[in-house]
Amino acid sequence: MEESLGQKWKQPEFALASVSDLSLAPSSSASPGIARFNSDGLQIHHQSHQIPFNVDPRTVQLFKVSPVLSVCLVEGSDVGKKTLYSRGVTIQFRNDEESAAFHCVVQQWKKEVNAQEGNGRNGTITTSKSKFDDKIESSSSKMYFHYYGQLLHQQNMLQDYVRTGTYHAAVLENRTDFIGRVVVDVGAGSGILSLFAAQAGAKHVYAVEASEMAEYARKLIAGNPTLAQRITVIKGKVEDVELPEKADILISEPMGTLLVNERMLESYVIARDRFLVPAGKMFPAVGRIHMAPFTDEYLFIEIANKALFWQQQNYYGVDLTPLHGTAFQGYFSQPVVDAFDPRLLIAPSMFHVIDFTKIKEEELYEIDIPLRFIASVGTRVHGLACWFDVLFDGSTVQRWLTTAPGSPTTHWYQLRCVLSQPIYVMAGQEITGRLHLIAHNAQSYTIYLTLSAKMWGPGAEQGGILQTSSCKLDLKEPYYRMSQPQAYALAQDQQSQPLIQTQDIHIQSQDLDEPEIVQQPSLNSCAQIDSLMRNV
Ligand SMILES: C[S@@+](CC[C@H](N)C(=O)[O-])C[C@H]1O[C@@H](n2cnc3c(N)ncnc32)[C@H](O)[C@@H]1O
Repeated sequence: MEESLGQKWKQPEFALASVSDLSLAPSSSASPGIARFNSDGLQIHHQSHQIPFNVDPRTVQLFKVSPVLSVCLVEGSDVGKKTLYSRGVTIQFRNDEESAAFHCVVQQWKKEVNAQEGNGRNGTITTSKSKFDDKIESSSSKMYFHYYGQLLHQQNMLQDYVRTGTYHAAVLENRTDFIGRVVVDVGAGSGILSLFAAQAGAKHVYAVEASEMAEYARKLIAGNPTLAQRITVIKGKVEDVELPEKADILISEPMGTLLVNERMLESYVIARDRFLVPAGKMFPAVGRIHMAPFTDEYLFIEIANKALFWQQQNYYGVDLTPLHGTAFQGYFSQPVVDAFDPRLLIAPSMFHVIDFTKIKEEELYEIDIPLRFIASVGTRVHGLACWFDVLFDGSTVQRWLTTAPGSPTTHWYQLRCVLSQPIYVMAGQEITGRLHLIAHNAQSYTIYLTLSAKMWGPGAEQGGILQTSSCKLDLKEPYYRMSQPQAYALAQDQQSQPLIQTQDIHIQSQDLDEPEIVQQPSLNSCAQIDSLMRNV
């Protein structure tokens, strides 16, 4: 079979026992014919017709009706979900071997034409339902890409100078990773990271962007002509597009609140598996979620007070109290996004590592983090504070982008999960627990948090748990708290030194350097307000 196919492909001509045009009466049109492949496509000659049947590889559909009989249809237009065919012929082969060879040649020919069309650095898009559509609700992704399709939201990210400045520094300080290399920008947005990669000497950058922002990216890139010839913008999801070549390096900004919100890390990992050469680089390569218990009496009272409305027994003559409990729990199910004073942390932080170069996409569906802290002060613990950083593991310079409290503020701020039942601890007491994140199809996570304070003093050796408090939160529905960091030291019972970064407990042994921060002006307040909406 292989040999006869090879021979046929070199001299692609098939004598046909009979051909009949489906648009004519069968008895009048059936006659012997020839199928010929040439540079213009496939022509099926019909002895009784002067005009051959011309077939375009992109639109032809070939169906086998019996071992020697096939139907060849040419697609016309689409009406609704139905495809209409503009013309068709039935082909009778002389034997089943020739029939099989013809089918193989047509398949091969279609494949080659598709590959050639993708070769012009344009990329192609598959039309089948993608992995993205399988796991994400369409209403969520529609809103998500609508949001990112607007220039004001891209501007907001560009105006986060800590973020964009760190990317710029990380790329340009590591030119050796980019010079002469093929780069894929995963979720290119305005195209800014593609432009940075081109500035650093990339041979070619494929900027893949699913939202309407792809058009603006084209415009922005075209307006920078010295870089534009080395950048191709491809509109589509990284899960769907085909690229004409493999990438030596991926660049992306896929981080959401708590690192994982938006579930774009999964797209980054899919892009790695689809496009990156073995041992290719990823910018960033690693992310860490940092966590520490905090005390914040003001925040707790603020949230609890929101539900006071429902304690009215005479609201226009109506008793609202039956809904107080539900409203109270509802407010505590919202993680709080704001910039807080690191002195609110009551124990050294710990972190959980996500290695983008190694993690499997499915491992991001459920993230389970055991917690263990030693309280530095005696106080009420109101919950768990979280932030993240990512590492640009360049060959020349390693650089961290951090969103830690006390560091220059980014548009991600920090995140706090507040317990509706605070727990009490003494200095030196162990706090254990679990942070369990479960992905949902609205591009976010349900957060399950449990914190426990172990027995202290007499009886501790029995290891009994004194108090446990749990909460369930939706990362998709945060409470954006628009306050500035406040001086809490006097008002609240805690130590005065920040407890972050340098005292991390390493729960996974990783040889990672500590954050190095680009000092840039922090966000202006308008950008801050707008940026909070990034958590779509
Ligand atoms: C956080 S923005 C970053 C934009 C730009 N890279 C930057 O740094 O300014 C993420 C971008 O990725 C795009 N995006 C998210 N998921 C995607 C996917 N699966 N395929 C293609 N683009 C995606 C979004 O539309 C958005 O523009």
